[in-house]
Formats: sequence, C-alpha cells, structure tokens
Amino acid sequence: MPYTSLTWHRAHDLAYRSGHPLAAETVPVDRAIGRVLAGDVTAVAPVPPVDSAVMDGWAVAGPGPWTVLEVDAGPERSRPERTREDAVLHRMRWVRGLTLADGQAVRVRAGALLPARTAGVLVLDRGRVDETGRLTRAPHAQQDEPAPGDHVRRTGEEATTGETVLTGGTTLTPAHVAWAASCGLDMVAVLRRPRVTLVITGAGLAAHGVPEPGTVRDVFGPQLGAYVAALGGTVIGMHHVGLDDRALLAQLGTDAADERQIREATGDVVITTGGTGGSTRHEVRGALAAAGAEILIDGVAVQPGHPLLLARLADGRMLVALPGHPLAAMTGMLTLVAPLLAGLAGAAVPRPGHVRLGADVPAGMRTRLIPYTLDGGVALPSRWRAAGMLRGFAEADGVLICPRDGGETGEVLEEITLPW
Ligand SMILES: Nc1nc2c(c(=O)[nH]1)N[C@H]1C(S)=C(S)[C@@H](COP(=O)(O)OP(=O)(O)OC[C@H]3O[C@@H](n4cnc5c(N)ncnc54)[C@H](O)[C@@H]3O)O[C@H]1N2
Ligand code: MOO
Repeated sequence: MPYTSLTWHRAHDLAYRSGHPLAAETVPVDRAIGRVLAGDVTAVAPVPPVDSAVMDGWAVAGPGPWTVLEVDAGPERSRPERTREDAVLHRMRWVRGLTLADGQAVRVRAGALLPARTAGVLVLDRGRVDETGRLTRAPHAQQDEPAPGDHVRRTGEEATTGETVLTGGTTLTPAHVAWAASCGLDMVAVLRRPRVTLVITGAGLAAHGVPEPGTVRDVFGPQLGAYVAALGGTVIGMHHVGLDDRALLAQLGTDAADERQIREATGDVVITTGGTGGSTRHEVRGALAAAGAEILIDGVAVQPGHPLLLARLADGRMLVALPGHPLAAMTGMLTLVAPLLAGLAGAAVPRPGHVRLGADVPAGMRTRLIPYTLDGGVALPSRWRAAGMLRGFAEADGVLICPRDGGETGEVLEEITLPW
C-alpha cells in the first residue's frame, strides 16, 4: 500500500532513500565540476612535488657570504628563434641537476624549483650582489637570515603520495577540481548523472504565443529540462502526451521496440506532469497500475502539490507524477525530484535551511510551500502563491515550508533555497 498524505519531511526523506546510487564513470577532472565523487581520491605524487621558492631572492647553502652561480647560456643561445621560454626551460634543467655546496647561491623567482641542499631563500631586497658575483646580506637584514627553511615550500607539505585528498560522496566544486589537478590527477571516478525522461500530459497545450481561451500555454516544456539539470539530472527525452494517450505512460520503457524507446528505457527517472488530481486522478494511476508499477507515495500533505505521486516502475526506474497546476508542479520538484535525484547521484540529502519571517502567515489546512523574497535578511511571503500561479516562484529567493498553524513575524521557518 502506498503512503498517502505523508508529511513533507517524510515524503522528502522517502524520495531520497528510494533512489539507489548509480554506477560510476571516469571523467577528466575539468569535466567533473558538479559531479559526485564515487570514492576517495588519493594523491598520485607529493604536493608540492618539489621544493620551491615562496619569494623572489637567492637559494643559499651555508652561512654566507655566497658565490652566486650562473647558468651558462646553453646550446640554443646562438639560435635566432630562441625564445624567453627556451631560456627559462634551459635554466630550469640546469637547476634540476644542481646541488649547492656551502657558500653557494642561485637566483630564484617565487614558485621556482630550488636546487638540492638549499637551506633557505634570502629575499631579494635583503641581499646585495657585488660586481664579482658575491652575495652578502643587506645592512638591514638579520645576521642569521635566512633561517633554515625560510621562504621554502617543502615537497609534500600539503599532501603525501597516497594520502586521501578528497572523500567519496563530495560534490565537486571548481576549488575541489583545482586541488585534484594539483594532486596530479587527470581523471576522477564520479557517479553517473541520473537520466530523466519528461512526459508532459494534457489537452490544449499551446507551445507559442497567447493561448486561445480554453487552451493553456505550456509552462513545463520550456523549463523542466533546465530545472532537472539544476538538480543534477540529465534529460534524455521530452514527450508531449495528449489526454487520450495518458495510458501510454505505461509503455514508456520496458517493452522497447525501437531505438528511441530503448534510449528511454535506459533512463533512471520518469517525470510526468498533469493528470494526478480530481477528475483525472485515475489516469496516471491507471497507467501505472497497468504497467505493474509500485506506488510508494500517493499524496503529500502540502499545498500546493498535494496529489504528488512517487512510484517504482517494473523495470526499476523511478517515476514522479507532478500535478498539472504550475506552482504545484514546481514545488513538487523540490519535494520529490530534488531528493530522488540527490539519492540516485550519491549526493548528500538536500536539507532545508532556515529564514526569519518578515510578515505573518495565517494558518491553513496543511503545510504550505510558499515562494518568498528576501528583504533586508527577512523572508516576505509572496502574494502569488496559489497552485496555478508562477509569478511568486519566478521572483522567489526560496520557498518557505510553513506549518499548518502559520507563522508570525520574527519567527524562524524552514525554507528551501532554489537550485538556480
Ligand atoms: N475534485 C477535485 N479536484 C481536484 C483535486 C481534488 O482533490 N478534488 N485536487 C486539485 C489539486 S490539489 C490539484 S494540484 C490539481 C491537479 O491537477 P492535475 O494533476 O489533474 O492536472 P491537469 O488536470 O492535467 O491540469 C490542471 C491544470 O493545470 C494546468 N496545466 C496542466 N499542464 C500544464 C502545462 N503543461 N502548462 C501550463 N499549465 C498546465 C492547466 O490549467 C490545467 O487545466 O487538481 C485539483 N483538482
Ligand atoms: O495541491 Mo493542489 O496543488 O493545491 O492545487
């Protein structure tokens, strides 16, 4: 038996837990932002991989004064096309093979590789080189500087080879990806994004312009794909299904007979809109029953979005049926689709935040999901919050989860921040 009239929190939790994490795939690090790591990532080399200078100056060994060693000009010197980069690379190769003896120094720039046996870096304005190439400390420098290790970034000071540098389950940010790159990684294993098929049902849905009286402009076609993407899914197909064909919902999947149906059958989630409430309430449910689907949730105790459905199809895919009323569908995405996709993607459960009310909300029949705007740090509930309205949601900074008893100005309520 499906759960009926579940509380928002229980429905949200059940949707999260009903999605089993998908298989992993390996992707280049720079394509992994926003993806969820399939497992721990370890450093393939120490970070940093070599000792390097933090400041411009001289790498020195021994107490000083020092003789500043100079690289010879190199074999390419005579070549007219020799670039500055050639010279830098030539110098780098020279430093790589160099071991300083006590009393020797080499000029270095910030970030540059240090020769072996470097004790520390004497900062540029704290040393003087005379015309014979002899380096001494400037009059204002301390007599024992640089101290051992001064201005040196040591090999492995951030991470050692094999150390765990990112943990599985992390949703990768640009900063994570930069860190993975500096740990020497080219590829990372991430969980596959959930693949979603959209099925928009209804009669008289107009794709363009101002609809004739009695028809409606389709508001799901233009935005559900982007909404799904913002929640971490990938839309693999979008279908418009007329009223007479709602029963066809049952066929989207298992009995694939052509290439298109096979593609759909490999998806993970089906989202339908319309046909969930009132006179049409048997249409989607009937199609699901005919397909042998297991209905997990039939109705959530919220407004708008009460007639939401969550089902598991016979082939294992999950189906969310959203109501046709536009705001009810939009908030239904936050109630069931956001946690379902997070669960499938292996990401953490999206937890509600908190915000202080800037106006009273009267009591209602159920928990209400109310679009709000932030004004000076407090939440102003939108006037445009009925199930058929989109204006409040379009302007919103988030959606309040307002209890049945309502809320008073100054009270802190739970809220869901929008994913865009
Ligand atoms: N007698 C009862 N009537 C209704 C009940 C009820 O319990 N008893 N529940 C109401 C609630 S709550 C909701 S929510 C709606 C759910 O409606 P459906 O899911 O059946 O949606 P449709 O009938 O397919 O469409 C309703 C309405 O929504 C608009 N719509 C639909 N699709 C689109 C679209 N792609 N773009 C823009 N607008 C769309 C359109 O105005 C439809 O007429 O049921 C209540 N009724
Ligand atoms: O749940 Mo319905 O969304 O109130 O109109």
